[in-house]
Amino acid sequence: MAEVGPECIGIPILSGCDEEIVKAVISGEIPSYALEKQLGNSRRAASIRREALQRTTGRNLEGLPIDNFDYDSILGRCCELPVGYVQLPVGVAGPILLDGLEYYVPMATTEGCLVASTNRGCKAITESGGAISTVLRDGMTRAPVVRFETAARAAQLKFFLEEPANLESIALIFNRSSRYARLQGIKCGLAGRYLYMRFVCSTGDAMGMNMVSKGVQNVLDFLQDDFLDMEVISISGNYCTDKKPAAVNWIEGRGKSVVCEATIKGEIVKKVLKTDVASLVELNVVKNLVGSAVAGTMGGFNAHASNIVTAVFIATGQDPAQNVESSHCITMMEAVSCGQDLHVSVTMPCIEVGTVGGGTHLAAQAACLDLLGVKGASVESPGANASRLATIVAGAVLAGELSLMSALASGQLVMSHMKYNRSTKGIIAKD
Ligand SMILES: CC(C)(COP(=O)([O-])OP(=O)([O-])OC[C@H]1O[C@@H](n2cnc3c(N)ncnc32)[C@H](O)[C@@H]1OP(=O)([O-])[O-])[C@@H](O)C(=O)NCCC(=O)NCCSC(=O)C[C@@](C)(O)CC(=O)[O-]
Ligand SMILES: NC(=O)C1=CN([C@@H]2O[C@H](COP(=O)(O)OP(=O)(O)OC[C@H]3O[C@@H](n4cnc5c(N)ncnc54)[C@H](OP(=O)(O)O)[C@@H]3O)[C@@H](O)[C@H]2O)C=CC1
Repeated sequence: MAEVGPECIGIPILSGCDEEIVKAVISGEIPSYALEKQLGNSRRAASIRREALQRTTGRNLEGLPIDNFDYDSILGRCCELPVGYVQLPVGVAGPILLDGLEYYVPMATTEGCLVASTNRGCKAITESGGAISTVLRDGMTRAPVVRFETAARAAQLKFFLEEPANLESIALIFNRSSRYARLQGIKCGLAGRYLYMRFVCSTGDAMGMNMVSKGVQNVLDFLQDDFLDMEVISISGNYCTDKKPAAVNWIEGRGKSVVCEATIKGEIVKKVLKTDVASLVELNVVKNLVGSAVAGTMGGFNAHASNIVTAVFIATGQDPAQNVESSHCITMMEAVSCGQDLHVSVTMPCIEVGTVGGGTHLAAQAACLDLLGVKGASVESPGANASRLATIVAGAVLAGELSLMSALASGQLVMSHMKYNRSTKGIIAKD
């Protein structure tokens, strides 16, 4: 029988062999989530939990790897109740010449053809002299919802928050919660007795959701001293808006708002992309602008920004659920130089990335950040690495847009996916 042994830093250590502890987990005597603390060994805890799971379900987890992973690195940071990890292939697209520097972009995906396509776009951009990016805004958001007895009272708090002097004192409270989070402003939305306060702040090299939430909590505690009748309903009232499509993000931005552009020479459009400028311009209007309008899109005026955003997010340890708003993008294509060349741009108002926090410290993800030269906190100035990562995401999206749109314009899409996305032999099918 598993027994509780001597205490180690206040935590009772379980004694007993693995078999005894597995049985104790199955019977409910030991909660599965407590294994790490009670064993003081996170690898062993994962293995015991996995065995208990296999026996409880009668399912075999043989295909799910458990070895060669640092379970301490996720403890209290990235994942609870681990029983193994999922492997994903990481491909590399590039080099892409962006703002005068060459990048090789890591992409974690199981969609065959995606990396090849992005790679082709990178080639077209680089051979045309490169892309240029501009960060337009940088602010992470959190919007709590509070309730008052009357709508008039809710409006009073709105007006209070809109007074510059009050915002200054609130910023002092907010900024105390972090060395890097700095309050920029508060945008209020009101619905009857309910007030939604969208706090916007810079977050250095972190994506910032924990930081901004911590600062907002402090401000709510402070406000309650003056607004005794304010009832906090939730620290998140969905006006933030995190991990859901929303017009407020599309219009106001969230995280980094980036525009990235390039002029692709007509001969490169023909040679590398196998199409022509006029066809791309026409397709962009008909598909990405009109087609998306007919579909009633929210931020989806593009071909497949989410493909690239998600693959880069997973490779670099970002929160993959934030691909929702991070993929908001409008792709523009216009003929320039008397119709000879193509000006292409992607405008992405909500790229939510960090180079510290979340999964960025994990060995594989940190290696991918290092490949891009943006691992960890920036030594030049806080936030420089995260901003650079956001521009790289936008650059890679620009490449992806160029290549997929070209494949669609030339009728190449299905054929290319049959070749790279459906091989059953583990080798690339001939045709
Ligand atoms: C597959 C290609 C690139 C072939 O394109 P191609 O022009 O026939 O290829 P190529 O052999 O002439 O090579 C041109 C360049 O492409 C790259 N390239 C070429 N092959 C590879 C490869 N194996 N691995 C890496 N890079 C590759 C490479 O840069 C190469 O230059 P090189 O280095 O030879 O001088 C093209 O047909 C293509 O881009 N197809 C589009 C595929 C795509 O974008 N899929 C994305 C997913 S679609 C989806 O999920 C979303 C969707 C479609 O539903 C959204 C919507 O509704 O629109
Ligand atoms: N709480 C929530 O509501 C949500 C949380 N998440 C999760 O939040 C996590 C990300 O939160 P996030 O706040 O980004 O990260 P962390 O919670 O890891 O906070 C960042 C930490 O890094 C420190 N830091 C050191 N150097 C820097 C630097 N140069 N720039 C910025 N920070 C630095 C910060 O210091 P300091 O302590 O001084 O601030 C802080 O302690 C992810 O796991 C994500 O999945 C996602 C959505 C919602």
